[in-house]
Amino acid sequence: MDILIKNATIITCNAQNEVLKGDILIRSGKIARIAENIDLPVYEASSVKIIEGKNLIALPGLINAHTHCGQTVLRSFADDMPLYEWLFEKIFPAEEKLTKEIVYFSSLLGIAEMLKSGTTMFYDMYFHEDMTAKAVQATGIKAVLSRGLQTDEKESLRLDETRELIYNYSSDRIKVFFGPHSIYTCSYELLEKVARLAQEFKTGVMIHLSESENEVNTCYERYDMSPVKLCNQAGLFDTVCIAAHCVYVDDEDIEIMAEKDVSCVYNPTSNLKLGNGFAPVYSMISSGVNVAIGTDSAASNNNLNMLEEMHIASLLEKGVYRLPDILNARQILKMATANAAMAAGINNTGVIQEGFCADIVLLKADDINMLPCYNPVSNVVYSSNPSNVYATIVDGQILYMDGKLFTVDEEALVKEIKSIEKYLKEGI
Ligand SMILES: CSC[C@H]1O[C@@H](n2cnc3c(O)ncnc32)[C@H](O)[C@@H]1O
Ligand SMILES: [Zn+2]
Repeated sequence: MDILIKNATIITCNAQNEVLKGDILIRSGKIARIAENIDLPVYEASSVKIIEGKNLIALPGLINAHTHCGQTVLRSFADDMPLYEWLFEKIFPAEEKLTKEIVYFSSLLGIAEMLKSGTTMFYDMYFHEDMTAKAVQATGIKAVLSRGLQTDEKESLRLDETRELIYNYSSDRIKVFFGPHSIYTCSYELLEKVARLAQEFKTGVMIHLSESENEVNTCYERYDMSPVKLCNQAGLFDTVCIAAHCVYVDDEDIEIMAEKDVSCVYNPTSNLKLGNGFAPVYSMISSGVNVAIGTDSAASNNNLNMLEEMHIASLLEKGVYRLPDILNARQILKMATANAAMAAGINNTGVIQEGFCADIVLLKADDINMLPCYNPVSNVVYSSNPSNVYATIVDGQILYMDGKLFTVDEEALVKEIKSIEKYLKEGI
């Protein structure tokens, strides 16, 4: 059904950073018109859903640019430890127990959480990624998916799975990238191979890059260069490349990333929680690097709430650089919307603009924690929380409204997750 949102405060995230007051007409999944007042002809009025937006803020759907949705069932499974201990001693062994069915329900759980907190698209790397793709199809959210790749005896099997994902699931709502996990789990030869394949399949790459000091030190020991230089040399930057983390990048790395159009995904909570530090985002942006924002997974964050992630992203950089005027609310919101779409080479979402996909979030502007409102963008970034989300709309479909998910049976999902929790508690 087409939708007319009336009298809303519209944060466009367009190039002019316009904030408007007015109406948005959604037709056939696209933003058909934005105007101060849109009157529908009488014969059309009954077939259009009208949403009174007087007390609503409309913004582009948030894009979680780095997560592992299939890992949501490992929320609170391993906390308060450094990355390598967390990953190699706790997470990798636990992941051995995750069946296809578990990854499906885990993905549903993650998607439900994201829809409830205003996310309309997410970029993901995991195994059994076909199950995440099925959960994406079932719920109506959008995603850029990748099968995580590593070097071991199953390396070529995983590449085959990526090809299958591309053939079976690529659509208007799903893009498939190659997902080399990191420079410490992939051989140099695999990185080179992935670079060639991504070009052959005309797609992109997502990788964990320069996340910890350990990663950088071992990279220098093994290859005598930084992880960024290694990826560049392997050809990974000759295609669309999304680099998650980039905590330990120096000026030369940043220069390479800017020149090669490599996008960074800033995951402040995960970086803080795993004790890795903070990414020099302000320096990257000042050098022309495109930066988006991600939550990483519920096993390292421990939530998939992009509203919270935007808030922390802004505060952390201000504090670290001791510059309160950097990464202002407008910039942060752009990172979580337009910049994220740009990172994956997607040019029809991330902005509220005529002709673009109707991927829109409506926030309640009259909730107690959102008042008063001298600046709606500030209130979104610094004050909002998921309880303020009124509706999450993807391609013009209302997937969440007024506390109800329309494509997820929440009660059944809760039951499934509790039984998975029981099984994992017994088995691990
Ligand atoms: C091989 S599928 C993806 C793989 O990545 C793991 N993972 C999740 N978060 C992180 C992180 O912050 N750094 C490195 N690896 C991470 C996840 O557990 C999967 O095994
Ligand atoms: Zn990650």
